[in-house]
Amino acid sequence: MDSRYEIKRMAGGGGSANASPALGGQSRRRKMPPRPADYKLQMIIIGSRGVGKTSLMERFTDDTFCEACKSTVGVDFKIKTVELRGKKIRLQIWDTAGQERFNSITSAYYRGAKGIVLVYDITKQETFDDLPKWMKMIDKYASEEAELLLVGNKLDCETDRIVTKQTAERASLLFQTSLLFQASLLFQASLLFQTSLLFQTSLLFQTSLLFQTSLLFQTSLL
Ligand SMILES: Nc1nc2c(ncn2[C@@H]2O[C@H](COP(=O)(O)OP(=O)(O)OP(=O)(O)O)[C@@H](O)[C@H]2O)c(=O)[nH]1
Repeated sequence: MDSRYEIKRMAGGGGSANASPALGGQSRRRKMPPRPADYKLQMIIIGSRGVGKTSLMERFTDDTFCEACKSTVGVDFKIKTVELRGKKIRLQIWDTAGQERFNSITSAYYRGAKGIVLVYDITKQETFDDLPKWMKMIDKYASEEAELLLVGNKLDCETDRIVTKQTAERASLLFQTSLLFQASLLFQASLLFQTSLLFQTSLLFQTSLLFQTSLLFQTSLL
């Protein structure tokens, strides 16, 4: 899913009637401006401190992994353009601080989000126990139309797992999930696919084919 769009036009040489006489029939290349996005969507990544929100954003946008990420202060964002069903979608991804003291700053970014990714760490019970607190934030600040994606991260640390898949499934139901989606996302490609799926549903929603879903999946960003 390459975001860049480039048309290379060969002039002259091939006997084109439009070839510039000044170039003496030599071939030349002209870069066209990128095709504008058909849709612009904002998504926000929330969850407790250290669950891997920044890592998720970095993995999704740049396919990189930071072993020792600095804790996010306030908010940060990155842009990624994806193509779905021939439509170009520009995603603005907001990465928020997990520390509670930043809630007054981060809450301002919920409203415009079409997709909310709520992350917990499968090896840290407290990050799972915090989910109702994050759901309250969503209820209070987010749009009712926003899609919710629940992500259990650090699947590569299976031996240290505390939060079972069944427990997470129950929580997902509690959060009014209409479609449950689970996967092991050891590879970026599947992460990309499934994150795109979230926005596919948002896109459907936007085109007023009412189709709401919440998804649960578990990842490793290593
Ligand atoms: N083993 C493993 N470590 C991960 C994974 N994802 C993130 N980490 C590590 O977890 C730590 C915290 O990751 P961050 O992405 O900074 O977490 P965050 O949720 O953005 O943290 P705050 O900004 O403090 O809220 C870092 O040391 C990452 O390298 C994963 O899938 N597996």
